[in-house]
This record gives sequence, structure tokens and C-alpha cells, in this order.
Amino acid sequence: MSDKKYVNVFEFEDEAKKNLTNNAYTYYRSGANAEHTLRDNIDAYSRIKLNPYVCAGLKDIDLTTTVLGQKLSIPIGIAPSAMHRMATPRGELTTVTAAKKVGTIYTLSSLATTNMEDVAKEQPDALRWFQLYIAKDRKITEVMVREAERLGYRAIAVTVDAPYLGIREGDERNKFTLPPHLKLEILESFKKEFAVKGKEGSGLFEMFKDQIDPAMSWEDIKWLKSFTKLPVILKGIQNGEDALRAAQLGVHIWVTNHGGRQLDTVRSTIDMLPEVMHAIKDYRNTVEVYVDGGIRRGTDVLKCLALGAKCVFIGRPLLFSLAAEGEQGVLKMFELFEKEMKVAMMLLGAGKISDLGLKHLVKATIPVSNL
Ligand SMILES: Cc1cc2nc3c(=O)[nH]c(=O)nc-3n(C[C@H](O)[C@H](O)[C@H](O)COP(=O)(O)O)c2cc1C
Ligand SMILES: CC(C)CC(=O)C(=O)O
Repeated sequence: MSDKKYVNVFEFEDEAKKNLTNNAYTYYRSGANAEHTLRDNIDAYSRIKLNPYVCAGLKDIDLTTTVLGQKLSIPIGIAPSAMHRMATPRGELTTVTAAKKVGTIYTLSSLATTNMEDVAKEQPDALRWFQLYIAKDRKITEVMVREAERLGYRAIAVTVDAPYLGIREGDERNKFTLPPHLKLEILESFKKEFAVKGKEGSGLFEMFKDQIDPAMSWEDIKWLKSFTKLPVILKGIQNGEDALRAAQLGVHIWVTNHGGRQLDTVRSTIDMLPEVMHAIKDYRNTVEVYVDGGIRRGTDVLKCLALGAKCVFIGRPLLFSLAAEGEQGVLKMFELFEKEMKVAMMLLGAGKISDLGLKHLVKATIPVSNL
């Protein structure tokens, strides 16, 4: 166990870089094209100002919350990200163990390097969600969902912002391929052609284009809803109109731009959130909204929750802390978020998550006025 101290979540990246190949580091780090959205996801938080209330009489801070009826120790879940075995030898098994210890959600990517069953067996009681890409072959898609149900995954997060994979220039340059000792275990257990083979550009881009259906539509969401008993979440909602459509279908909403890895120059996610919350205002009792993208500070989390998100998710901080120090790194990273959130809530005058609201944000800096 390393006694290295980290002072903020950003610091894991340098440590991770030492342990990762250039191929893996570039894949984890990159955004699409010129990476405007990647940067803006982080920068946008500095534009939204907090509004503290003093003399709040608080003795301590309670960070617990519930998501889809399940209790979380902290309102920060782990977003799906592919290929954790490039970061640490046991990959997704380490991630699910850390999530269980923290007491939060782990969303397993369908492009994981460990199969669904092994992750489930490693931590049967962890709060596991399954992220789904809709494959061209709908039978495979259906079997995957059935497997998730059988293995105790508690929700299906279907990714809707990736009909094509965005162009990550570093991966094109590196001709990204999965290291030869690793496989996309979940997909390959259903179909061998899912393998990421080195081709001309990024092998990942080619595999994705061959196998994932760019023509997926709202009909597929209805189809998914028709046969699964699990809650369905649409991961990739980016405006009020789509959010309302999702809410009308009875699915939950994950506001994300895929960590700036898909369509470059879309808005940062914190700038999307007010419009989404406004659009689904009549569905707030039944539809939960989550958000990810650029969340690196305790105050970032508080801003999302104050706007009405039920919880947030993190992508790269998980990958970099995993690559830096495995399970220990992930636990240290969550501790940093916990510390920052507790200090910020004390200073804000909010003792528990349900105390957070619009009054804690300066209205003039929120991107829409009609909240
Ligand atoms: C290396 C990497 C791999 C990812 N893989 C997936 C994936 O397999 N499925 C998916 O829906 N999102 C994937 N994402 C997007 C994340 O779920 C999440 O939306 C994003 O990382 C959040 O932004 P952040 O990294 O700034 O926290 C990936 C992100 C990264 C950085
Ligand atoms: C393997 C990829 C298709 C996973 C992904 O969603 C990403 O890299 O952003």
C-alpha cells in the first residue's frame, strides 16, 4: 500500500501516466477532435457561483442519498468506462470491489475487459448497473440485458450519444488497439467479431462502426422497456426536448456528452442541466436525473445537486486513480471528494443532500432563467 498523499483529484493523472502505456493513457485522457467540450466540461463549473448561508447551526454533514431506491454513502457513482484491465491487472474486479467498499454505484461498461458474471461473482451485493450499447444484432442486445437481469445488475444505462464513436485524434495517431493479452470479454462472449483489431486508424473506431447500430432510435428504447423489468436510463441526453421525450417514455435521464469524447463543441453538461430539469419538471416525482462530465471538485457535485440532479458520476478520475494505485487509489479519490464536499457544505450552510437547492446558486450565473 502506498502512503502517497493526494491533495486533489487532478493529481492522480500524473501518477497514472507513469504506469500506463502511451496507447492506454491517450485513450483514457482524450476528447473528440479539438477537445473544446472536454475542457469546457471542467471550466464551466467555475462560471457558476455558489451562494452561502451563514449561522446555519450545523454540527456535521450527511452525504448519504438514495438513487433508484438504493442508499448511497455519497452521491457520486462510477460512470461506465471501457477496458479497466489496461489500468490495473484485475481491472473491473478491482473497480467493483472499490465501489462496494465506498458504498456507491458501479456502472459496468459493455466494453469491459472482464465478463459480466465474474464482476457479479466478485461482489454479488455491490450496487452494479450495466451500460448497454445497442448492437446491430438485436438478439445479442436482448441476451445481454437478460444476462444483466440474471446476474443481479440493478439498472440498464443505454448509451444514446454514440451512434458512431467520436474521433479521438490521439487514438487515430496511435492506431489504438487493445493490448494482445486483453479482450472485450463481454462483447466477445456474445460474438467473436467484436474483437478490436489494429486496422488503418483507431481499431476501436472500426470495431464500433462494424458492430454498434448507428440507426438505433426511440423505437429501440420502447422495445427495451417492453421486455426488461430493470429501470432503464438513457445515457447521453443533452437537451430539454430529448429529456422530455425520455421522461414521457418512463425512463431515467443521464445528462452527459460522454466526457467530451463524442461531438466536439457541444455544451458542457452543467450548462445543459438547467434546461433538462426545466423540461421534465412535471415528471420530477418519477424520473431521476443524473449528470457526469468534468466533475473533479466537491463544489462541482454540489452545483449539480443544487440544480436537481439526483447524483453525479465520474469517468476519468476513476480511471486515473485506478491506474495510479488500484483499489487504494480509488478509495483515496473518493475520500478527497468526501472531504471537499463536507467542507463546502459546511461553508454553504447545507447539512444534508436534500437541503441543497437553487437558493445555493447565484441565479444570474445559471444558464437559463426560467427554472
Ligand atoms: C476512457 C473512457 C472510456 C469510456 N467508455 C465508455 C463506455 O464504454 N460506455 C459509455 O457509455 N461511456 C463511456 N465513457 C464515458 C463515461 O461514461 C462518462 O460519460 C465520462 O467519462 C464522464 O466524464 P469525465 O471523464 O470528465 O468524468 C468513457 C469515458 C472514458 C474517459
Ligand atoms: C470502447 C469505446 C467504444 C468505449 C467508449 O464509449 C469510449 O471510449 O468513449
